[in-house]
Amino acid sequence: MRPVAEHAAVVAALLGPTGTESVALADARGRVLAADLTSPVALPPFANSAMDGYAVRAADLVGTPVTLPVVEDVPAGRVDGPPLAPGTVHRIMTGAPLPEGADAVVQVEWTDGGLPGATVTIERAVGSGQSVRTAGDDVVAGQVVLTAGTVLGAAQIGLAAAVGAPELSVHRRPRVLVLSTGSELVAPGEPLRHGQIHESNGPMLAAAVDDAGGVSRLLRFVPDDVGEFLTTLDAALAEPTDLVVTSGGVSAGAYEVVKDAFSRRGIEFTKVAMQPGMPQGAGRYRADGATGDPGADVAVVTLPGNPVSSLVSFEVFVRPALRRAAGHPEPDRPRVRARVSEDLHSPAGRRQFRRGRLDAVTGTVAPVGGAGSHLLAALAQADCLLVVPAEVTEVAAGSDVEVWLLDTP
Ligand SMILES: Nc1nc2c(c(=O)[nH]1)N[C@H]1C(S)=C(S)[C@@H](COP(=O)(O)OP(=O)(O)OC[C@H]3O[C@@H](n4cnc5c(N)ncnc54)[C@H](O)[C@@H]3O)O[C@H]1N2
Ligand code: MOO
Repeated sequence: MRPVAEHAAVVAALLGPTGTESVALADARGRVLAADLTSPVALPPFANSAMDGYAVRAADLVGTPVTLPVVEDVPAGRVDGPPLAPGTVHRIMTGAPLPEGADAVVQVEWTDGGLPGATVTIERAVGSGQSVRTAGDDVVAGQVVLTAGTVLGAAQIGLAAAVGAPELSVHRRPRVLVLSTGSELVAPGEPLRHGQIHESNGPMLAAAVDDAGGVSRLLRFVPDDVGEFLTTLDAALAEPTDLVVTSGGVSAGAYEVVKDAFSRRGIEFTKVAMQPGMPQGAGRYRADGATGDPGADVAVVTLPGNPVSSLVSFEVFVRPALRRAAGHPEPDRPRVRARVSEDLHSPAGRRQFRRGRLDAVTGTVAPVGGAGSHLLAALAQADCLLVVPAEVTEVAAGSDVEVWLLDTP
């Protein structure tokens, strides 16, 4: 059997970097920045008030209380910049530019609130610089504020907007076609006859693709019919696609549609030393009718049909490959170690991925559900995967195990 790391490398090698594109800030969340972002402006761009109050010369406030004329009103957004003459003050609001000649702001609570055109009595003296935010405090003009490879979240998008960038150069998201196979499948919402089940891998894998930073396109599932499988796939590949992910039809049965369709078409099928997720396939496929352009080849990963096998092998092989292709600085799930709450048994020679729930406070991880790869309800309860190395068959309760943290919505 092929070691997990070796198959992961085979899958990763199928996907090159996706290239870059420009996106509006509104579409940038979760994307990976492709180029350093340099600020053309300082932040703040000008010295401004940190408080609602009065712009003053600190030197005018010796011997408080003092009463001074209030000459101008300077709300935030006033752009004509009236200077401050000695022995006077301007009323000023938070974020308004500090007038030339002023060196401090007295907050309104320390005054009688005198209006422009009248006087104000100031109760407390302030030092030079009090309640003033100086230009360039946060960012100087020409500074790199976000480096290539940064994953864009709320704060990073806010910063990009603040330095005046309406759009950002990001790595393009990989486009992934998801196709499930199985003659037993019916769409959710349709009644089941004996022997039929609702198709669940398609929506699950499409969600996993999007979650990994890809753009999924979910095709309607196909029965165990090689002709129908290839016709459906070839038609869908008329649209640009970076990766095809199939589920089902790859093990040892008499009707293995994916294996039958692909084994002479460039996809290699193999057994990977893991549980669940043993039967796997990967390679490059050229759609029938495609031109001689070598770019017409598309990467293919064929996942096993058992729902838990499908999602676990997506986690192990596809998710990191998609994230790496999209320039993500951390393609893998965060990994920690935790004490397992009960004994585990794992088959010899296969790395086992059990589903678990982690108590981060006590550092304990509890398996949810058994090892069976049909136990989708337990998978839906899990927030992590517990990893038992291939050479280990027994893990005693209380032992340390590796844990991969999954996202919990
Ligand atoms: N003789 C052997 N039998 C099996 C072997 C083996 O080595 N020798 N491997 C087993 C393992 S391990 C796995 S995993 C499965 C993988 O089988 P396939 O990838 O061929 O998947 P199917 O047979 O099509 O389906 C397996 C299982 O999953 C259900 N399924 C399939 N697709 C969906 C879907 N889209 N939504 C929901 N459920 C789905 C399907 O009904 C089956 O119950 O093979 C073992 N057998
Ligand atoms: O590989 Mo299968 O997933 O063990 O059930």
